[in-house]
Amino acid sequence: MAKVLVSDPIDQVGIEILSQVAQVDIKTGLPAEELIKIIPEYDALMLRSGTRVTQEIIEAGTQLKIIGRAGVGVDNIDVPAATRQGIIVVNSPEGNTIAAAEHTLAMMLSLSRYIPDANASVKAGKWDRKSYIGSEVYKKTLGVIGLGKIGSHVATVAKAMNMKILAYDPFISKERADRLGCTLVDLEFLFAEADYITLHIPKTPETTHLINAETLAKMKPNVRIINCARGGIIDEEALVEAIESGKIAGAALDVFEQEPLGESRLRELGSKVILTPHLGASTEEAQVNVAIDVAEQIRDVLLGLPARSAVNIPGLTPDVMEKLRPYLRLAETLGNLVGQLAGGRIERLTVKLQGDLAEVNSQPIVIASIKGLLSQALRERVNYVNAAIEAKERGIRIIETKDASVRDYSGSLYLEAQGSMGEHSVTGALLSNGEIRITDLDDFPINVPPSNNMLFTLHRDMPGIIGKIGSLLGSFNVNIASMQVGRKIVRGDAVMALSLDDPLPEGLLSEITKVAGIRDAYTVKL
Ligand SMILES: NC(=O)C1=CN([C@@H]2O[C@H](COP(=O)(O)OP(=O)(O)OC[C@H]3O[C@@H](n4cnc5c(N)ncnc54)[C@H](O)[C@@H]3O)[C@@H](O)[C@H]2O)C=CC1
Ligand SMILES: O=C(O)C(=O)COP(=O)(O)O
Repeated sequence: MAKVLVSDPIDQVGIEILSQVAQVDIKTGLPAEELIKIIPEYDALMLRSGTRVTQEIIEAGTQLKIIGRAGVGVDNIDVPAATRQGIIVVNSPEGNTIAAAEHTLAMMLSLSRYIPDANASVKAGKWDRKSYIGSEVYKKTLGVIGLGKIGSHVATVAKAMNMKILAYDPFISKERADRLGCTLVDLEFLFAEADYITLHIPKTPETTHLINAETLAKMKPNVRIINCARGGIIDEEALVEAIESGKIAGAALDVFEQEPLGESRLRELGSKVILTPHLGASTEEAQVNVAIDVAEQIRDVLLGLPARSAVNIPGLTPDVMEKLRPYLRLAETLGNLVGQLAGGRIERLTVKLQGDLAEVNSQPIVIASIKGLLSQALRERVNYVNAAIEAKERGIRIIETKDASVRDYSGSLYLEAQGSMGEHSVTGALLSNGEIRITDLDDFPINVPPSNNMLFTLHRDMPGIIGKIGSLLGSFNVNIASMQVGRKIVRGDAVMALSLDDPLPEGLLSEITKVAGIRDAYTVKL
């Protein structure tokens, strides 16, 4: 039975889903050394923001097939390392959107009305109505940096409170911003105009310390900043200084450069600062949503099914997978075949999508072709996640072309591989019942189904040669399931494609190449 490690607190509903297919071990708060020690036993890892999944942990996870992040941000996972190792990384892109947006709005209003401090003072026995004169958000300007899922919901609600919304997001269209009632602006304008600034972007090299001493200096003195996105987008030291010196009015932070927050001057800024311990996603509803979303994907992947929100399989959503499944099988088979024909070190793979196939999303088909190509060398280590990277690391040049005018079959796929042992090409198509046919080998027309054990020859088309090959195979007790000859001109060059019921015994291939008229012979296992 598969084993899943759950390394952060996850709602029970997720554990129940995982338990349908796996042994589930819940071990939260493990130090990194412990995690490295036990990770080799596990097929899947499910976590939240509390676990840092480093390259070292990933490399130790030799059985890992999937890492599931029960939430949005995958910045605590070394995704490139997982991708190299062929491990699918999935998240729950929408499960906690509302929770994080509502936390942001709660932070904005709490900051404006000093609710945390006023509450603490009443609980301490005081009745101080003078120290907590707040300000309204009504008719104020909110600058939203990152108008994605959470930023959009924040903007929509803030709009209903009669705030004016400026948004900065270079990847969002003006039409979308218009629909949300937001004005798209550049950062300089947003910094200069906003009374509140809220961050809803991922932490990337571009967004790290986006809020720093220089950008803080461009803001209004009354500005309040809310960060419920990621620690490190704000330079905390610069923020402390800006608040202390009165350059800005305050900040509400849910996320920090170091989590848990250690010793920090942020704790000493009184009612101007609100700090919460990364609670954005901590609602009952969000935790149920993300647990179901991610546990289902882990379960599916362990059952050999596709994941619906993998962050490291480009363009391969389950819908696409379902639609293209027969073509992906075709591409993998042809990739495997041409890889074995070209042999040894492959330098270049050309993938040509022909006929109706020229109209579909080619990326998954190219990836499937590469997966097939590398499957002899890498076996089960190559998959849809790492195929492209593995090809790149091996210096294999991938050329993709399309030709809608080829009409031999409604759609066909042509692969050509240049390897250390030569250049070969194959074409294949699907019959209406979904069966694969190899329709062309090195530009010779044939029509054979792929089979486990195949023999291909390049020979001179002359009487007796087929008989000789047949009797040679017979003398080694190899049964022929089907045989096809393809030629362009009579008595010219030709190819023979044989499907064999048995693998070719050692030594037989060299015997075949000795037959007069045989130029080359290849065995292939599909
Ligand atoms: N505090 C918490 O507990 C939670 C935090 N988050 C964090 O909130 C953030 C936003 O999450 P979602 O809205 O779900 O993500 P999303 O992917 O829907 O939106 C992110 C937006 O940021 C934009 N963006 C990317 N780079 C940018 C840049 N350099 N400048 C401006 N905009 C840029 C993108 O175009 C996108 O529209 C993420 O960092 C996520 O990890 C999410 C859930 C809970
Ligand atoms: O989903 C996210 O990106 C979050 O930051 C939520 O983090 P959490 O799952 O509560 O540790």
